[in-house]
Amino acid sequence: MNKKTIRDVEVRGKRVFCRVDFNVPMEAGAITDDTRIRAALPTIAYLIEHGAKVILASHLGRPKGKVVEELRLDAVAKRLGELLGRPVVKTDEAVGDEVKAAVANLHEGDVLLLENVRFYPGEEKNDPELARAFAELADLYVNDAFGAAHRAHASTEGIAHHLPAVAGFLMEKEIEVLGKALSNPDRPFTAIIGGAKVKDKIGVIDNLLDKVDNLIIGGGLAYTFVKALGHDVGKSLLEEDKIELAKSFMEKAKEKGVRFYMPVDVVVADRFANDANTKVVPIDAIPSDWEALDIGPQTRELYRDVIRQSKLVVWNGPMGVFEMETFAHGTRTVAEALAEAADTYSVIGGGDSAAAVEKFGLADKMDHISTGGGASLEFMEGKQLPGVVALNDK
Ligand SMILES: Nc1ncnc2c1ncn2[C@@H]1O[C@H](COP(=O)(O)OP(=O)(O)O)[C@@H](O)[C@H]1O
Ligand SMILES: O=C(OP(=O)(O)O)[C@H](O)COP(=O)(O)O
Repeated sequence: MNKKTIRDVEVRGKRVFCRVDFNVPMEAGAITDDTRIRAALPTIAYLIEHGAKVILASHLGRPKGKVVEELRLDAVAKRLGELLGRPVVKTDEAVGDEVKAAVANLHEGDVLLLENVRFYPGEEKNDPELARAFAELADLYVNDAFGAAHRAHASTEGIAHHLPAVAGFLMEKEIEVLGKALSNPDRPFTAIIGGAKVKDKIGVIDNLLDKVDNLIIGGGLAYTFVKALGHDVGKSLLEEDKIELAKSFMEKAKEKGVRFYMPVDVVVADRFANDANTKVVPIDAIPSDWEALDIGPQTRELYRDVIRQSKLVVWNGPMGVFEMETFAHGTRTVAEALAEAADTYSVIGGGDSAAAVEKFGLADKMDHISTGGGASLEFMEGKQLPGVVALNDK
């Protein structure tokens, strides 16, 4: 990465405004997955050990510029304190007199967490006044919020114009791993694209066709490609207006010599339910009133073989409706194949794929699970991430 990191600057005695992505899933006020908090610990621990006065800032959810009580960061501060094994001071504001006083009280190695920055309308508008107010709290800006790096907001982008601005370790690792995957990949390089968000993933598929040796398609978005091949898809997920684009991708793959893998068989169901009637059918025989909710057994073996032979695999999006056990086999097979393939470097992006890997108990067998869904997709599309662009060059 050509951006400065916290290793390149002196942090001792400095007030450091560190933007993290503590946008964790919550249920009834409790954190259900603290992965994103743990992912920021190396940076926070480094700042503590090197005598910085640490001011952490994050968003949680989408409160749209208003105070939403359930989206306060108190539970996050508590969890962070437990993980660090030291107290974390939490303010009920992110700017203003209460915050200034709390910052003035910080000693070297102390940690303060500001309130949800999205309680302020200026955050998402990247308001220069709010950015300046954040900057006035600190001497140095550190961005470790990879998951929010595709957002040009006051605490992710605007503030970087007012202070020396460097990357944290999580940001550095994400950019390096994803960057290496795209610029200098170990081959064979395979991308597996699944899930349901056809529109969001079209740009990624287009960009990946310039880089990969194998492209595997699964999940709900496969059926737009199946339809493009001229097969009936019954009631399966279909984006009618993307059929022509799907055709053009298959042609591009042929031109580029990319092996394009599609399901050869699928599990169809007579309704969208775990206890639906199901059967396995060849891809050209989906009954008109059934819907395909998972890849079939032959496809699972085919995809497993491709994964085994790959040196690098980037995976985004489940192969079926894995939330229902009946349709989780395809996604589980891909996850297991990645876990077993010792010579294959595996990169997982996207909230649902990461959740699937976690659910199967295979998370620690993956080489890199990105903390950013949207951010990793935009990065793979070749887009510049504003939160990274704004940091100081090396
Ligand atoms: N065949 C399918 N039909 C309908 N939905 C599907 C199918 N396969 C996967 N899905 C759904 O796709 C969702 C995930 O899609 P997406 O958000 O694009 O993935 P990610 O979050 O990993 O990027 C899951 O909730 C899953 O149930
Ligand atoms: O959860 C996030 O994005 P993700 O679900 O795409 O990984 C980030 O915290 C960004 O949140 P946002 O999409 O509300 O800007």
